[in-house]
Amino acid sequence: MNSKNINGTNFIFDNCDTVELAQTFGTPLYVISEDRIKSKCEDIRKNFLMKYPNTKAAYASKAFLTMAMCKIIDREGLGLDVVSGGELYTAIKANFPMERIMFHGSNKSYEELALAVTHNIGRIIVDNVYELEMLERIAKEQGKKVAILFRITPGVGGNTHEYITTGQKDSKFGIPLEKEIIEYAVRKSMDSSNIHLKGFHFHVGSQLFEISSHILAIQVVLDLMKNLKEELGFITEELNTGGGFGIQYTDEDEATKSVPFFIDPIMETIKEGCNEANLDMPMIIIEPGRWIVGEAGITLYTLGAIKEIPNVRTYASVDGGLPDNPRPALYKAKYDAIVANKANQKAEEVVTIAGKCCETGDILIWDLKVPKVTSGDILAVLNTGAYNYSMASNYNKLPRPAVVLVSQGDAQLIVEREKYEHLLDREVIPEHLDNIQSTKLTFGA
Ligand SMILES: Cc1ncc(COP(=O)(O)O)c(C=O)c1O
Ligand SMILES: N[C@@H](CCCC[NH3+])C(=O)O
Repeated sequence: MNSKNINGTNFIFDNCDTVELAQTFGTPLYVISEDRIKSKCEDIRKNFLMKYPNTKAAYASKAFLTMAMCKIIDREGLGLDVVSGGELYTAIKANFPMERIMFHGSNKSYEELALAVTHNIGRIIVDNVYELEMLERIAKEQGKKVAILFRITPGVGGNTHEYITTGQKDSKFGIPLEKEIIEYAVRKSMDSSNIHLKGFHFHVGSQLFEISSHILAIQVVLDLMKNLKEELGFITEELNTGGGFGIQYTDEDEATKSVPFFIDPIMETIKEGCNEANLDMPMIIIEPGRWIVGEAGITLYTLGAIKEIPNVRTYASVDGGLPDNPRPALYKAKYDAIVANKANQKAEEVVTIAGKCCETGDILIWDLKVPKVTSGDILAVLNTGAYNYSMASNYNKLPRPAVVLVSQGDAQLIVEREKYEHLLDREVIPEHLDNIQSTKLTFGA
C-alpha cells in the first residue's frame, strides 16, 4: 500500500493529516490505520478462508495488541493467537470469543494454563512434555477435556534474521521429532481422558519473503502424520502452519506479497502430500501477525537537536527511539520515513535519525534522504505497526507513547500517553529509606 500520500505540504495517512495528529495528540505517537488492517483481513478471507474449505486464520497478537485491536479482529472474523497470560487477559477484557483463541508459548506457567482452561479457550498449543503433564493436571482439576495441538520443531529454519528464525532443530521452541520423544507425547495424549490432541503446529520464522521453508516443514509434518497413523493409529485433524509472511519496510525489501503467494503453494503441497500418503486433509490454520498490522502503523516524532559533524554526518534527533522501536537495535531492522510537514519538498540532504536514549546504538534510520530539516519538524517513520508498540519499554524512564486509531479521516485515542506518575505507579520506598538524612559529602557545592 502506498503510504506517501500528500495533501498540500503535509503527509496524509488514512485521510488524516499527520501534522495535525502530532499537534492534537503529541509526539512520539503511534498511529494505526483501521482500514489497512481491515483490507489485510479481507485478503485473508477472500484468498484463504473462502477459497479453501476447512481453514481458519488467527491474528498473532504479539505483533500489536490492545483491546481495540481485539475488537477489530473479532469484527473481521479471525481468531487470536496469544502467547502469555497478559495477552489472554487483554482478549478476555475485550470480550473476544474464547473459542477462537489459540494459546502459544514455550514456557507457560501453571497460572497461565489454568486461566486458559477456566475460560475454555479454543486451542492450547503445547510446546513440550512438561507443559503437557501440567495441562493434564489442570484439566483434571477442572473436570475438562482440553483440545490441543503440539508445536513441533520441524528442523527447518527461515531465511531471516537469526533472532527471528524459530523452526531450526537447535531451537527452544517445540517438541523435537526424534521418534521416541514425539511418539511418547502423542501416546500420552491419546491415553488421557482430559486431553484431546487434534494435530500439530509449526512456525518456521518471521519476515519471510519466500515460501520454501514452509514447504520443507510441511513435508516433514506429512511424514510425521503418516508415521503416527501407521504406528499409533493417530489421525491428524488439524495442522497450523504458523505465520511469518514478510512486509516491505524499505526499497531494499521485496514488495509485500498478497495471500495467494504464500497460501497457494502451502495448500497445494498439503493436498498433494495427503493424497500420496492416503491421509485425510486436515483443517489448515495460519496465524500471521506482522503481515496484518505492520504496514498499518506509522510513528510520528518531533525533531529536536540537529548536530552536524562537518564532513562526517548530520544527526537529527527525535523525541523517542529505542524504547518505542527496539527493532533497529535488536535486528538491525531498516525503516523509511517522511518529513510529514515537508512531504511535498524534494530531498536535498542526508541525515541519520537518532533516538534520545543514552545508547550509541539508538539510531532509528541511518542515512535518510530528506528535505532541509529543522528542529520542530514532524517525522513519520513508516511501517511501524508490528512489534513496535508491543515491544516498547520505559528505558531511560521514557513514558510510552499514545496510540491513535485512524479511519478515513477520523482519529480516536486507543492507548493514552504514559505520564511521569505512571512510571512510579508500582514503586515503593521501603520504610528504612523513607526518612533518610541526605548525606552531604561530595555532591557539588
Ligand atoms: C507461533 C507463532 N505464530 C505466529 C507468529 C507471527 O509471526 P509473524 O508476525 O511473522 O507473522 C509468531 C512470531 O514469529 C510465532 O512465534
Ligand atoms: N519481534 C520480532 C518478531 C518475532 C516474532 C515472534 N516469534 C520482530 O520484531 O521482527
